Amino acid sequence: IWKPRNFPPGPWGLPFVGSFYHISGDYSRNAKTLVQKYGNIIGLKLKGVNVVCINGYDLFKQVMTDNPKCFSDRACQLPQTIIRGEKHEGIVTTPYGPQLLAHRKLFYSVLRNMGLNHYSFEKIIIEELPYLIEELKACVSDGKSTINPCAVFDYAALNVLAYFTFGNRYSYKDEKFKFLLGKNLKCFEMMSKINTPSFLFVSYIPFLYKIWLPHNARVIKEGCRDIAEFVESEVTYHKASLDPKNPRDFIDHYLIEVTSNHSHLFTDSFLKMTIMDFFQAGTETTSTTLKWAVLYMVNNPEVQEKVQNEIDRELAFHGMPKYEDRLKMPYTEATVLEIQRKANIAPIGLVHVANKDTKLGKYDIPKSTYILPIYESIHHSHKYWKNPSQFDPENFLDQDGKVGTRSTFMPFGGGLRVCLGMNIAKQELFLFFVTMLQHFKLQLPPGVSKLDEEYVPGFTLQPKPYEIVMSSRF
Ligand code: HEM
Repeated sequence: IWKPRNFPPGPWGLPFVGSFYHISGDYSRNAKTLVQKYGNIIGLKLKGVNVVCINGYDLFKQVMTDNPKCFSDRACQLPQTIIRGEKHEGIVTTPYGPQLLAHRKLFYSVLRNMGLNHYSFEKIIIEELPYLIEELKACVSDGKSTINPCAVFDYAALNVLAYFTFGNRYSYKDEKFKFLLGKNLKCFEMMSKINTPSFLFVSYIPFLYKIWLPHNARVIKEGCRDIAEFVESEVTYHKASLDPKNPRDFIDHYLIEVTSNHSHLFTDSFLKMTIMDFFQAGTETTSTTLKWAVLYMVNNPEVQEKVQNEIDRELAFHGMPKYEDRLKMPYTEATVLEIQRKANIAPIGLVHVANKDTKLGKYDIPKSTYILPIYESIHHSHKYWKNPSQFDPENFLDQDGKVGTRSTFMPFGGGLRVCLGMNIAKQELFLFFVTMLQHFKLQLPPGVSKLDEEYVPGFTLQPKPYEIVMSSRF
């Protein structure tokens, strides 16, 4: 219960669980209620840990930009132990230090290398586009009047990462691929539902989790074990067929590092967790954004029409888009950014942790305090956007109709832990979105005036399931 001296103000909690019920669940809404009472910086105790929620750009800037090193560790609690085991390996949870930096550097260098050698990353995404179109076409022609095209985005997003990691894409009908995707999405879904009372109980009894777990946590544990086995079989295959002079993909580059001078930083088990991090962090986030894209296009037909006019003008109907096309399609690029702003899919991103005693504003922040950035407080605030509750691509266009940069737009987080896949995700979102609207018209089902824009709260914010009418444009 007890908070440190000069800690930010906030509600008192209950013994053991602290303010758990004040904040967890729908983080954005719950934080909004607390802001009205305590102000933009709120101090809480959650299960014995010091937690500070930050709201508004000034505090984000202090954490992400002014003092990033201080706030660049990660939280490691029982959910992470269930996913990763006791050692908490993998990029997402590793503390800021040589091992994290070496892995981030390797990731970027593989991306660059793929560009220099046989394959640029953009080419991987562009190769996926015909399959995306084919699968969406199958949705149109299966005779139903309304459809839900969302699953296609899960396939496409995972396939791009599979190519980067394993060196090959999968057919959407491949049983192995469906298995990997299914397990991945199930684990992600269950992570949003893990904090049940029985899970709280387990987290207070040391080692109990080794013999018993509640249902949701068990599903995550079993799902992660299955994904890990899948990844392990790929690593074994790569070891057997590795040609160090001709690395094919991320695994090959990693195996070469394992045998290099820095091998203590690169290990087989860290590789396995890192690949699982790519799939967990990079599939659902990208596909959820595209699911919101469909919903906003259906609800805003005038925006859809403007985007399609720009696509038709610049790509002459049949051309495959390239990422550089965004430079001549400012309205389309602004629309993609607006989808990310409005959907705000990662409401608290990933927790940042203070790695030493420090200050935030006038308050003392002890080492190991968790910082929860409430992204809604910048993405949906009247302070930074003209009409934040409306869907309006003009939010990102300057007076000359060009796309301007906005420091209050942070869908990929910030500081030294900014999303590792940001550049991949930006390319995927633009190319998948343009391809979809180039080929298909998205409309409301007959008799429906608007799709529900309310989200389902969770680790990421999902749109409620919907049906639309989708027709081929040519
Ligand atoms: C629209 C898609 C995506 C969104 C909205 C998104 C968002 C985020 C956010 C908010 C964070 C936390 C940043 C912070 O702590 O400040 C993050 C971290 C991360 N993301 Fe993404 N992400 C996306 C796609 C991807 C993709 C495609 C990958 C593929 C590799 C990826 C890999 C990661 C990793 C590994 C981290 C942890 C980085 C670290 O802890 O150092 N993400 N992402």
